[in-house]
Amino acid sequence: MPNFETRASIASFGGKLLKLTHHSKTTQTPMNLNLFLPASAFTHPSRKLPLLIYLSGLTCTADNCSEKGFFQHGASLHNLAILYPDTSPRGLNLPNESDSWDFGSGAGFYVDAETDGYRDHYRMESYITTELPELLWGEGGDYRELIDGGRVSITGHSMGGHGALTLYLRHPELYRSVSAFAPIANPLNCPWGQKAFKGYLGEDQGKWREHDATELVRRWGEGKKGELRMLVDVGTSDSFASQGQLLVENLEKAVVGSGLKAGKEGVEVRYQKDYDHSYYFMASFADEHVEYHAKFLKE
Ligand SMILES: N[C@@H](CCC(=O)N[C@@H](CS)C(=O)NCC(=O)O)C(=O)O
Repeated sequence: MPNFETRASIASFGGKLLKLTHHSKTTQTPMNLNLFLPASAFTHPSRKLPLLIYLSGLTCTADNCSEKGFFQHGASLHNLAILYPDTSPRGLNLPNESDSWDFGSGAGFYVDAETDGYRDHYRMESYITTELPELLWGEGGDYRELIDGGRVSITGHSMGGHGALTLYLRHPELYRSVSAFAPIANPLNCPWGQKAFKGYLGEDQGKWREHDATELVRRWGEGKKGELRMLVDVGTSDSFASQGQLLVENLEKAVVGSGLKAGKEGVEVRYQKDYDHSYYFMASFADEHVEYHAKFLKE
């Protein structure tokens, strides 16, 4: 029995975008995800592919970026697979789950919740770091012949940028590199992060710090954990940045303060003139991010 049901197989940039569904043991719900396989998965199936995980932002499903992020273009050029997970479990009818767009459905924040009701289902960190790897490329994985689990990198947008940065910083053994588009970079200090962390982790801010990219970068520097492979882009006309929701500048200060190497081989934070928070911004830099990861994934 395969782990996933394939609901659709859509031709895209010479490869196929597979729309998959399964029942997750971690969230105890059905979960949808998309998996892009470049052409070589079909022409040379004995050659294993590196994989880039893309984590989406608030309100998104696995489809937003698959349809308009244009990552499949770069993935075809560099011969990578891309995994697009959903952003939360859905349809549980938990208290406050569907009342607002920045908490609950579509807003799982890539943490394992500890609060009543949520702790049994909203476990997106375990889902992304453990369950999906096991079911896709682990020993019993449906794509174990096609995907090389030793060559995985991670990227994401907004809430997904926070997810990519924190999962990389918390589990550096799993990923070769990280990049982020307009990430929620210091959730401890912004309204989106404070609301989510309170709702999923409770009142203890010590727990929040474990999921804050700026805090984790600072600790990385203090622990001298070595080279960070991190690229961050944010637009200068991003309305959520000007509302203080992203705080990328705090992440940048932590990088500089920690003496972490800047530039192409280390950490790079770029402010892209005139770009906003939307997928117009994402799509404009998707190729550059894929190329950035490809460099490490081909090593
Ligand atoms: N629903 C919010 C916007 C939320 C939003 O911009 N979400 C971003 C991620 S933080 C996104 O990717 N939205 C989906 C899309 O643009 O396709 C609003 O109405 O202001």
